[in-house]
Amino acid sequence: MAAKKASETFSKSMIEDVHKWGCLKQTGVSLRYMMEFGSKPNERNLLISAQFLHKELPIRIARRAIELQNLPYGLSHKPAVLKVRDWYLDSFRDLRTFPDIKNMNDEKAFTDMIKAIKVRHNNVVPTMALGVQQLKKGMDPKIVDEDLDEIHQFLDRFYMSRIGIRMLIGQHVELHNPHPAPHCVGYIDTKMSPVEVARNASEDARSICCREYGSAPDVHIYGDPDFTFPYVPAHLHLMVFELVKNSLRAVQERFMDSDKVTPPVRIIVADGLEDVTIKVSDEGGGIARSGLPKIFTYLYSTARNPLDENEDVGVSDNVTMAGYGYGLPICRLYARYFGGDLQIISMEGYGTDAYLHLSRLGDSQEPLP
Ligand SMILES: Nc1ncnc2c1ncn2[C@@H]1O[C@H](COP(=O)(O)OP(=O)(O)OP(=O)(O)O)[C@@H](O)[C@H]1O
Repeated sequence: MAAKKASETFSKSMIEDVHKWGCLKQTGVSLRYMMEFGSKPNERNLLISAQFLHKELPIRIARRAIELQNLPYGLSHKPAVLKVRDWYLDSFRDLRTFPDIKNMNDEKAFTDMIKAIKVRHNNVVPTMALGVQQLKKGMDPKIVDEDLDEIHQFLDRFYMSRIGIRMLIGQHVELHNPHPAPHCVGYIDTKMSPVEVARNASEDARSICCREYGSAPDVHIYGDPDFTFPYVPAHLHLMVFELVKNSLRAVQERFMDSDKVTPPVRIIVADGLEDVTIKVSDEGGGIARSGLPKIFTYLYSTARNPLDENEDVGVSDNVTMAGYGYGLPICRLYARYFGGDLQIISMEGYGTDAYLHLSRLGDSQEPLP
């Protein structure tokens, strides 16, 4: 089926509106602000929050929609990318056609609407991965990895922005929860234990590994389980899960057919004044130095791509051990979103250390691409 142009589905005036809003300045929010603001989820604050999102979300969404239209090497015209663009345009329209929020009834309707927007965008990451895959398949072999840097940088901006949009929507929606979990403000747990989150994430990664290989290396966690700091447990879970999954895969692949005892994956949680650092260490053989620059790109994985098998079916929700090559770059974006970072140090022939730094201060503003 021929791909439709945006102008065939969306009115000219709406497209002009997208360009107008895409030029407006975005406003970043810090973890500390979200926490302080959300600790008093009274009607006044909910109204202020909804009014802020009513203005902020269309700006952020419009920027992404414009970028999606202007990608190099024809990526914008790939069917999967057009689908994602239409989700962004639909959401922009929903937000812009929503009248001014004046009272709690409006606020409730608005909250329902942004909740639906969040669901609409659930599959953006695998769908974009499919688009990139479609591009790679038909690509001129003369285009080398360096040329794809522009696409890589776009995807970094795009996914970073997505993390922010979903955080803001999720935080607002959660503030309506009449029975929040103890010491939770929206998505933020003011007393999150990194050791506990690391334990849960490791167990989840181990079960995927067991499903795939029939067994899984042990994971040993070192650190004070009573140590807590304010952070978003869902983000930390996702990051540790990805890192441990990579480590388990490397160790499993290296030791599954050997007589040697399988070494455990080790996680160390250190609480510094500025950062909480989580190190995930494995003896899975490491990564060759020549391969290191590639591991943070969206176009590289040594695993077979799961999309190869179900390209026509669309995107399956099945989590697999590896495959899109998105684990590390996305993990680093989550870390950077609240002022942290991710570094990978490898000793080829031995193993890999991943250092996940999380900023403790919570003062850094969202990076706004
Ligand atoms: N701990 C590790 N030991 C050895 N190689 C690793 C390790 N972590 C990552 N890698 C290498 O880096 C590549 C990219 O990792 P990344 O997590 O980004 O993607 P992936 O695991 O292949 O796929 P997925 O998107 O499912 O996470 C892997 O395919 C693997 O070759």
